[in-house]
Amino acid sequence: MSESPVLLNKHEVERLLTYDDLIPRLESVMGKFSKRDSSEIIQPVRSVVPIQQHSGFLGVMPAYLTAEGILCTKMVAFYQRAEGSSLPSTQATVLLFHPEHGNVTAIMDGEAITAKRTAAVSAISAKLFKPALSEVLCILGSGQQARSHYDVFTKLFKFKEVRLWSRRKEMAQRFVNDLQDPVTVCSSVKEAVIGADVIVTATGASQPILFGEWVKPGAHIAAVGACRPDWRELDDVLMREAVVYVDSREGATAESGDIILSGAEVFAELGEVINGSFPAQHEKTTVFKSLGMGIQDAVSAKLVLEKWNSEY
Ligand SMILES: NC(=O)C1=CN([C@@H]2O[C@H](COP(=O)(O)OP(=O)(O)OC[C@H]3O[C@@H](n4cnc5c(N)ncnc54)[C@H](O)[C@@H]3O)[C@@H](O)[C@H]2O)C=CC1
Ligand SMILES: O=C(O)C1=NCCCC1
Repeated sequence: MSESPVLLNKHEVERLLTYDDLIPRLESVMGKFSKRDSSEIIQPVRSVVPIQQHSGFLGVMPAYLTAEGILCTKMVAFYQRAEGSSLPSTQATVLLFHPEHGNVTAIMDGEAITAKRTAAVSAISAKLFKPALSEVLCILGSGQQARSHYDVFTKLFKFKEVRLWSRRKEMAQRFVNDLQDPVTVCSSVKEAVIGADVIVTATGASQPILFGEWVKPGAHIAAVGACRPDWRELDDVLMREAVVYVDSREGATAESGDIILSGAEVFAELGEVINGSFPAQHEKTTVFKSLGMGIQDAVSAKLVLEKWNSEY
């Protein structure tokens, strides 16, 4: 009989998963992924079931990292919520399996993993692609991803000013009231992004909200929302003028409305830059289009379990 799986709730996962541990593991696994060695990493493009009646989707994200012995899947439900809804738009659970025996070894909350690993990957993109002098950070959106991006970007980089825009100003105000350091709440996307060096888009928008004509030449954009083939956050001008990096070429081609509908060319994967096979063109305007990957959840979950095991 196999042992019962370890059960870890959101609070535990949040406590155990630190950016300092997570970032090097994500850099390493994304570099490996971009080598496309199927004896090392197997990660199909996410399967997505539409939940049409409720404007939602259920995504299943399996991954197997052979050398590390990590067999994992995340199940993530994500929704387009009406303005004013208090329900979370993204909820997830992560399962770790014993690769040899097939039993489940851990079941853990996936919301904290999703928030932290997505923000950590965006921070890796900013490390590589942001302009040498980056003084102004702008975040569009005030939800879970906006918060995790604020946390890791202000932890890793020194900005003179941080700006926030949200479609409901009171939500932006609530976000800012929770923080120690000053953040400017802006009334429009244009006001928030003009002159910004680094821009994070973390909204549930399905039409463009960020327009190339407002973006400072050389800025870096980490684009986290619009994860469906017919959803947009960025307009055609921005997509076509920027150098576009992605987490996975297959994922981007299947799921990113910003890439598919603009016809923008993907220059490289983040992992290809980490491996040194493509350059980081940080002197140009750059977009990192993030869709999320099962391997990111897998290394995060393994880290959480290792930390938990070390305490007990
Ligand atoms: N790239 C990745 O790996 C991941 C992407 N996501 C995506 O990131 C986005 C944000 O996710 P969460 O922070 O978890 O959601 P959330 O519900 O916590 O926050 C969503 C934010 O977007 C705003 N928003 C919603 N609809 C909008 C619209 N039409 N125009 C402008 N703003 C709008 C809301 O006011 C809120 O500030 C979603 O699109 C989600 O699907 C989420 C997890 C991982
Ligand atoms: O990678 C993830 O997790 C997600 N990606 C896009 C939409 C929601 C969750």
